[in-house]
Amino acid sequence: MSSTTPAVVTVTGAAGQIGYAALFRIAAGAMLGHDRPVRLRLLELPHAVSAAEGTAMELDDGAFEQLLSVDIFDDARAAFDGAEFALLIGAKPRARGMERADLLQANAAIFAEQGEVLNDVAAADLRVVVVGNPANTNAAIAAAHAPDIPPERFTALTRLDHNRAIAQLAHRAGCAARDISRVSVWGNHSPTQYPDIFHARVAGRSGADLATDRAWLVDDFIPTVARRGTAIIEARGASSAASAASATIDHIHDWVLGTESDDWTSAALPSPGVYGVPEGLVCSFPVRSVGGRWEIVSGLEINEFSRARIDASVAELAGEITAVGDLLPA
Ligand SMILES: NC(=O)C1=CN([C@@H]2O[C@H](COP(=O)(O)OP(=O)(O)OC[C@H]3O[C@@H](n4cnc5c(N)ncnc54)[C@H](O)[C@@H]3O)[C@@H](O)[C@H]2O)C=CC1
Ligand SMILES: O=C([O-])CC(=O)C(=O)O
Repeated sequence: MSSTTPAVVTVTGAAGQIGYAALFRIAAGAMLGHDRPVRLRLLELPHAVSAAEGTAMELDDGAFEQLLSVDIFDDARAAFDGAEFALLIGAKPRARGMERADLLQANAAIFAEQGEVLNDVAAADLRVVVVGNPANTNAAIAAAHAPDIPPERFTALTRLDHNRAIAQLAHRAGCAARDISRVSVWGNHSPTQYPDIFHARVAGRSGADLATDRAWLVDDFIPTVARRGTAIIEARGASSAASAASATIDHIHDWVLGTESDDWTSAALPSPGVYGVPEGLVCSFPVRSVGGRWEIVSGLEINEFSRARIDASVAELAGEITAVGDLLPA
């Protein structure tokens, strides 16, 4: 498909905080490139349609050169009709004192229904990123309800965790984010996630070198990244929004346009059974995008320190899938 063919992008939860932050950057070309025309389709719950209409008015007022249309729906079948990109953001966010797993029952049903509808009406080359929490398991549920769509088209957002890990490393090393590459986030988008720096490059140093300070790694770096969402809720009184929107845009951008040469990123994909992750669990891996497809970086040596942490997060993912068993097709 040429880069000037209009892209059909459906955004759910369009009137929510992440949706509001994402839409303007999509319209401005940050996600698919500044030369790619975009048709936006916004899905909201009926009570939030009026707010989505207000957002659409503001999108109009941006006079974005590549924004061809904005349509608003409260019906998933209509909203996903012909969608090439589905940004599944619409779901309940957590409040103070909740863990993401507390959202499992509240949000899972949304993704069963949306998987079915995507299966019926989306474009053949559909790509999905699930942002609504618990994102990994919601993506697994949606994929399970879309038997005609290749499972690898269903991904979940762990790019925010990846970006957070880069930011923390940059602070530690006193360098810029651009001086850091090959960070990996493994597992669940939850406090069990494992941001792995053993293969990273940090302003000319190896990440393994930084990791020799185990006290910093274990007591500072890993928990700061893994608990950043909670720290933001504590500070802001609401869960992260602009950073989540930005990471969602980074995710689709790199999926479509490719990762930087000599670097990789992190995304949660249905496991093909590599690195000891059971097949089908939607797990975060280090990935490169090649020819518009995610490829899990192969051949990384996983030391004992990393193995234990990856296994713990994978065990949590397996537990989440068991907990939503009644929402998975038999
Ligand atoms: N994966 C990640 O890195 C991150 C995920 N999140 C998650 O993203 C989700 C959205 O967060 P916010 O935008 O802050 O929440 P929000 O409450 O501001 O907005 C959510 C919007 O979704 C809409 N919605 C709910 N169910 C829907 C459905 N079935 N179809 C269409 N729209 C629906 C609501 O009406 C609301 O406007 C939450 O689950 C949050 O936990 C948040 C930050 C990072
Ligand atoms: O923590 C939350 O509930 C929102 C989120 O997923 C994040 O900021 O990583």
